[in-house]
Amino acid sequence: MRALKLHELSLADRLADLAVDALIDEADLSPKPALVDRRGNGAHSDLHLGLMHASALSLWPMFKEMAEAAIEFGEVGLPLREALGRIGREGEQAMLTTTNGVNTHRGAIWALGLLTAAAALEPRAVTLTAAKLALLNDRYAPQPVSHGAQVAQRYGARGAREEAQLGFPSVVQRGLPQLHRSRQQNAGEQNARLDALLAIMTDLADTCVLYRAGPEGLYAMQRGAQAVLEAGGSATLGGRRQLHALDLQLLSLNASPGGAADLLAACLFIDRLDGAL
Ligand SMILES: CC(C)(COP(=O)(O)OP(=O)(O)OC[C@H]1O[C@@H](n2cnc3c(N)ncnc32)[C@H](O[C@H]2O[C@H](COP(=O)(O)OP(=O)(O)OP(=O)(O)O)[C@@H](O)[C@H]2O)[C@@H]1O)[C@@H](O)C(=O)NCCC(=O)NCCS
Ligand SMILES: Nc1ncnc2[nH]cnc12
Repeated sequence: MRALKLHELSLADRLADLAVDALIDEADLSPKPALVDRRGNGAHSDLHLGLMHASALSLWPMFKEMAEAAIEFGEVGLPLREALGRIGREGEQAMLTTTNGVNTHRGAIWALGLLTAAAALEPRAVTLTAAKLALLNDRYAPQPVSHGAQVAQRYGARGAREEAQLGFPSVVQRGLPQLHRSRQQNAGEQNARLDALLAIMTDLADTCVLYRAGPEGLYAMQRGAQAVLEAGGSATLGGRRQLHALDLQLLSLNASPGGAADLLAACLFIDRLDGAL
């Protein structure tokens, strides 16, 4: 059989590949504090690595459809935003069917969905375009009492919606610069990705952590991530000790930084866009 050449794939195919690759690489990255990885289930009783992979793969048609919608509408506007909302809700259903009802990637559908559509529209201004899409109000979006909505009401925290509306500052200002810095310091690719995750965790209002462990859990996450980076990062012995301590502390608080994990996937996606399109 003739091998498929990369340039024979459509733009939408390639963007969907990049999004799913980013999700699988995020899941595989180890050791992540209190998250599902190659070692185990972290602070989750209903998740495991195989489920994260299956969930990521189930989202491929959704990412492709989002990119196609962006190409078809051709501009940021309510028609595209509402098409993405519909496609995203169908993607959530596909995810829940695959995982038997477990929420593996809701935040990733939101962040990577917007970024995939934005990359199809404006590859040179991806986060800005994603932010413009996120600022539009989808009239058909249901208003469930989500965990994010509950902690927004309780603590006034800004969650996934605001992160996107602000152009993903955790990714642009924290994750990506740290990824590049750690690579330049020859930390090794896996350590550079861990450092990027930690940089995101230093400042994020992760609503998963807030819901499960309150402000005490959020403070432990931010402070602990900072301590790893201050000790030299994941590639150093001192950093590894701090990372191990952070893992144990978050596990004891049942605090899983699922939002930070989604944003690491967003960071890996943006990092790979250059040169891939
Ligand atoms: C606008 C939406 C993002 C909805 O936002 P909202 O905050 O109302 O909803 P949540 O259901 O809480 O989902 C937000 C998910 O985003 C991730 N996240 C958390 N904090 C941040 C942050 N500061 N910045 C960015 N992203 C963040 C996080 O996802 C991960 O955690 C999931 C597990 O969370 P949870 O269900 O709370 O799980 P557990 O604690 O494990 O539950 P229990 O076991 O205790 O029951 C995991 O899936 C990760 O992905 C938040 O969960 C948007 O989602 C929306 O409007 N959706 C509707 C469809 C749509 O329009 N889609 C968009 C198309 S472009
Ligand atoms: N690796 C992971 N573990 C737990 N929740 C997540 N949400 C997204 N990625 C995750």
